[in-house]
Amino acid sequence: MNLEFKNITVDMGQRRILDNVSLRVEPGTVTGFIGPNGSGKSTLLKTAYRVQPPTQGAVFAGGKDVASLSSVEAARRIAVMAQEISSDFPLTGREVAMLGRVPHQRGFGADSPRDIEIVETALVEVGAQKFADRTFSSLSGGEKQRILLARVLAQESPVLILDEPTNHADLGFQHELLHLVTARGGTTLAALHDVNLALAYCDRVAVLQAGKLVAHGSATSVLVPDLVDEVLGVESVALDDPRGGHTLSFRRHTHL
Ligand SMILES: Nc1ncnc2c1ncn2[C@@H]1O[C@H](COP(=O)(O)OP(=O)(O)OP(=O)(O)O)[C@@H](O)[C@H]1O
Repeated sequence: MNLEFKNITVDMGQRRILDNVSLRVEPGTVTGFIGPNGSGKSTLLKTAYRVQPPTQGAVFAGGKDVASLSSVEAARRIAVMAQEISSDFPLTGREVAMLGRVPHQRGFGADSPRDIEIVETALVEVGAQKFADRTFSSLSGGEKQRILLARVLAQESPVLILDEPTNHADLGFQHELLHLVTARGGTTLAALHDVNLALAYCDRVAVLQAGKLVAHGSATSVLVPDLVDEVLGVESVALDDPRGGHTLSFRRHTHL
């Protein structure tokens, strides 16, 4: 399923947070959103999952304006792993993962054998079985993230939105997580700070700066030293990766 941001402008009070951003994400591709703190990445993603209605413009998922969808229809199209994690659930990890099945259930019926099987498979896939029966609030940041990943995988939505998914993840889990979400073959949008993770896992990269889309293209064509220096203010050199593409090696900051 494709996702299209059409002329998205978001104003908050007197401030323009996003300025006429248009971007089409093709089905089955992985797009990384890169940009400095406060550049508008989360706000743009929020317009797609309807937490932030745009002041102007619209977001289309599979050709349908997301604003016109019921919440169940929206959740069947788009799954979200958001940045802020509320820990106040009086639920176990397994029960939080099961919330991913809610858009597929009718009324408040019991979980079907299929729902249970999908959630168990997701918990195994993300390596969360060992702590799935503990209360969610007692889990570490990384453990919570594994449960939330199981939840979005169990949701089986064609579009997956991840807002800084690697926040609490150790190095191994950062790669495991991005491998899991990209290998599922869906349409994936992820706000990332780590440029080398974007180079490793994203087909496309969109760069935001002060609410404007300043670059969009293949990850290797966009994430080059000049752009990274201009937008993120860090010098780097591109090193050929023998497995294809390149990585960026950052220099120690010398201006301080
Ligand atoms: N509810 C809000 N009220 C006022 N300003 C807001 C609100 N939400 C976001 N902003 C502002 O909008 C701008 C963009 O924020 P956003 O969270 O989209 O940036 P970001 O690129 O995701 O940043 P980060 O990398 O720090 O997570 C910031 O200046 C932020 O302070």
